[in-house]
Amino acid sequence: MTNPSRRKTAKVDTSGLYQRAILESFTKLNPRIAVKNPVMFIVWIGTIVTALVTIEPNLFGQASGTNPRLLNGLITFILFFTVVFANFAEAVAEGRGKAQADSLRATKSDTTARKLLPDGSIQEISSTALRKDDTIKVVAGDMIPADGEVIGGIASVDESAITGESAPVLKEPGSDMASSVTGGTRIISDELVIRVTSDPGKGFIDRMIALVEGAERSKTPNEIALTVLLAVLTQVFLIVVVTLPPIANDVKSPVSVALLISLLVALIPTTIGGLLSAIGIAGMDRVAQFNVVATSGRAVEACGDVSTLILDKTGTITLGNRLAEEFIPVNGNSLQEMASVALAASVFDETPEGKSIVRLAEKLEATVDFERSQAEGIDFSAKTRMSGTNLPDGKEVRKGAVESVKGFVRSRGGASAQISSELDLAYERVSRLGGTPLAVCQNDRIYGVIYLKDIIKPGIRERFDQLRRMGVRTVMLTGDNRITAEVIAAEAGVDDFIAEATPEDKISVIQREQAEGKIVAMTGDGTNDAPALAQANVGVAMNSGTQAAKEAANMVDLDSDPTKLIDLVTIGKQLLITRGALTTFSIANDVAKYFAIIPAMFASAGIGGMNVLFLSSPNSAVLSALIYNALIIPALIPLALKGVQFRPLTADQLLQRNILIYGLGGVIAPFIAIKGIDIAIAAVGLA
Ligand SMILES: Nc1ncnc2c1ncn2[C@@H]1O[C@H](COP(=O)(O)OP(=O)(O)OP(=O)(O)O)[C@@H](O)[C@H]1O
Ligand SMILES: [K+]
Ligand SMILES: [Mg+2]
Repeated sequence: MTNPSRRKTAKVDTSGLYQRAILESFTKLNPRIAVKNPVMFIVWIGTIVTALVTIEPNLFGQASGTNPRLLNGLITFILFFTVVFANFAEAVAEGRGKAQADSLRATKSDTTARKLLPDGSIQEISSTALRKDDTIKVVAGDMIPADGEVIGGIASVDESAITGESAPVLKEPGSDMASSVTGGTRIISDELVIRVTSDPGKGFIDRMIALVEGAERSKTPNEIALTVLLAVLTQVFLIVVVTLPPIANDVKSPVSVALLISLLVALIPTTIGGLLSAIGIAGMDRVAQFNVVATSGRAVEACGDVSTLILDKTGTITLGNRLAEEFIPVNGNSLQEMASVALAASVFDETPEGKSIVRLAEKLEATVDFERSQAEGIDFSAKTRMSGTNLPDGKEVRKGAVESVKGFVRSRGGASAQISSELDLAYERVSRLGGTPLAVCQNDRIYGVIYLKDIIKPGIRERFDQLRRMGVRTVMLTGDNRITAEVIAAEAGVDDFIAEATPEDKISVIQREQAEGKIVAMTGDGTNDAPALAQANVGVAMNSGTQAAKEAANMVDLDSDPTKLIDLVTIGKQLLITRGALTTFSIANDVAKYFAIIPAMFASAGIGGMNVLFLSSPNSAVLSALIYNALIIPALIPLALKGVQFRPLTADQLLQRNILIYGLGGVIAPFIAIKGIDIAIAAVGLA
């Protein structure tokens, strides 16, 4: 697979991005900002010192050479731009986020809210005065002033400001999914009564703005570890360079301070030091381009470490619009009899499954012979795995997972003959097709099996193959029966599956994997997914999901596409690999720079044989190495922002590949480049 492709995103204005970044590159020279990047800060201090010896070449003792001022001046100039280039890399990466924040902020205007008082009257207040648990009313045309849960009314809402999706979304109370609204979206029909769920400045859009602006971009654990490693490496080279002068004096080749600083800057890992934060920011940006909001850089990075992926069956691995395909009557009942019981059991069922059962029954001309207003609907729950209706005459009709219905019939005193081999045959036939069988019963009698047909998403098998090659194990979790689960698992190519799973099973699977040291990712949307989303290392909530799920998760998918988890894992892995590759490249570069500068330093001692690059003059050697060292930073900005070419391989294979490409390339490339710059310098007669 190549880089995950871009999808539609909310419009971001990136004009002026580069001008702003250039400006920022200079404001970031402020020592208080610069000190946060230890490697580049050393370069910045070095620049100041070389500037001093440009002004006063004899500052640290008698200067030698023909024109020390010119050489020191050139070194100062190059070092200064090394720092500016690193700042530019970071500024460009940040700029994309800022542009996105600006377009988000445009949705956040201060509006008037209609607050509903306990006595039922309406008070008009500023939206910024709203508090959590206030009740408000919004009507067609209004901007919804705060995040909330719909508690009354039904209306369509335009959420394009957040999701970029222009189709309006229906909002109504009760149903888990459709009842949450986001401040900044617009109601386009009817009216809603909303209970506010966040204080001003703490809503979803506010969090997104803070996030993309980098206010909350704290360094991730991996980034901190690498920064420490780079700082240690810098210190080692600092010691090496400081101990050089006595040796140089011994061989009667005293070296100038400017040359020592040049050597130090060439050796310390400035390439990765300059690009490190840009790589991290770009990772978050790439997640944002996929229309996913991450609460922290840490969450994005955790995606790269994921070793177990927990996925739902219905709607994630399968298309999820499970529709009634066939009624299979059993126990001597006719198709007509079964259809009317199935219809009776589904008249109150608002799930897609329930509605499709009604449609199929009506196609078979089934009718109900009771007054709906007198009957009571029994909602489906993942715990009971059944739904149905209590009829006015006391009859109880149910439909649901076959095991659950068997249990129900037994509890109503059903004869064991009801649990017939005919029933089991129908159940197995549907399951072997990968379908979901629902048994239908009335009191103590089973009437038949409904075949709910679902199909596996096209291309999902290839994606699981890719994940496997990356060393990620996939586990499918489903409330469905074992046979169906097995059939779908085999067809989709997941590594493992858990059937007849209750919502609680999700959390225990995650805990079990984590106990084995695995990093676990999962998606979810319901309130009952919230604990599992919080427990998982990467929890991705669907934007269509409940507020509780969104709060527990560390990412929210604005498109509500559960398969995006696969893209996120890819983005996270790519982030880690990019960082690893550029670190390898940066350190490998040192070999060439070392061989360019050291011979130049000891030139007067007559050890020119060390000049393996045959550079034209000692001064040109130093300048060439430094110019290469500076230019490589902007040259690698596109790679840092885009990420290195990504292939689904295991960590070991990737390491080998990286060492080969970026390690070997990192040794060879600078030799060629430095030689080229040297020729150019000699040609213009600069040194
Ligand atoms: N509307 C419904 N009425 C009655 N029973 C249902 C209904 N929807 C699903 N079921 C039964 O309950 C079982 C569990 O449903 P649940 O939604 O928990 O899991 P699932 O959709 O099968 O799998 P997944 O967890 O992958 O979404 C289903 O397999 C089915 O047998
Ligand atoms: K360097
Ligand atoms: Mg489900």
